[in-house]
Amino acid sequence: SDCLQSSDLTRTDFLVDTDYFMAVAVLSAQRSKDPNTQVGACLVNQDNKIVGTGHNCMPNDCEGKLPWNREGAKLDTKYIYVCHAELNAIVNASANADVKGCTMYVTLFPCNECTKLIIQAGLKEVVYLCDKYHKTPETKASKKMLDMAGILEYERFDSIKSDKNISVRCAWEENFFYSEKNHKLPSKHRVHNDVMGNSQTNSQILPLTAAAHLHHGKPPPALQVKIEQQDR
Ligand SMILES: Nc1ccn([C@H]2C[C@H](O)[C@@H](COP(=O)(O)O)O2)c(=O)n1
Repeated sequence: SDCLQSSDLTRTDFLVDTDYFMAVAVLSAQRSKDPNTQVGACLVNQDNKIVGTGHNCMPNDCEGKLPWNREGAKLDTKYIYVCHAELNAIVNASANADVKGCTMYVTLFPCNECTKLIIQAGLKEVVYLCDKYHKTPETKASKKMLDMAGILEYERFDSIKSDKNISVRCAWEENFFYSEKNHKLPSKHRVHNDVMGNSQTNSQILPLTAAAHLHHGKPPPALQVKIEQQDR
């Protein structure tokens, strides 16, 4: 009966693994100096251990010497210099762990270059928060390669557990992270289905929102959540 009593005390509103790992990715993005889009990534192995994190930044020793512009001549923009969050998570991880079979939690859908890294490094899953560039050729190329890299299922949280498969689980549609410039608060609450498929109101996914806005000191926005299910 002691055992029964202690189990009654088990906390129920703990942070589930998926939210924790994505919260680590969201917080890693806080280290980004990109004025427009801060991206964070968290690499988790098959034992559910974090083996690497990363954020978008300029290459080592180049910080402060390269532009963060989005417009202008290619050499004057950030795009040809910046190291993506996923690249940093994989590089930081491979220093001390084999990343084969890992899951990449990333706040922004991987671009085509990161997808090549993800596939070649043998990752098996990608969980992303936002897909704001889904109309770009880079993201379309990503989805094409992720699909070819096994049987890619864009399924809401239902990942296909297999060595060959890379399943992309859509977590959030809206860019969870708002840069000051284009800060926008989603208009309304939406019901959010958690990993187990239970519907939660946005207030129940507050920990992740709160973690993301922790350092902003702002009240977490009512997260507009749209879980997208795409056919292959
Ligand atoms: N999967 C991705 C895609 C992009 N990034 C980085 C690269 C840039 O620093 C930023 C995107 O800039 P924007 O065009 O939104 O001004 O995000 C990344 O790390 N991972």
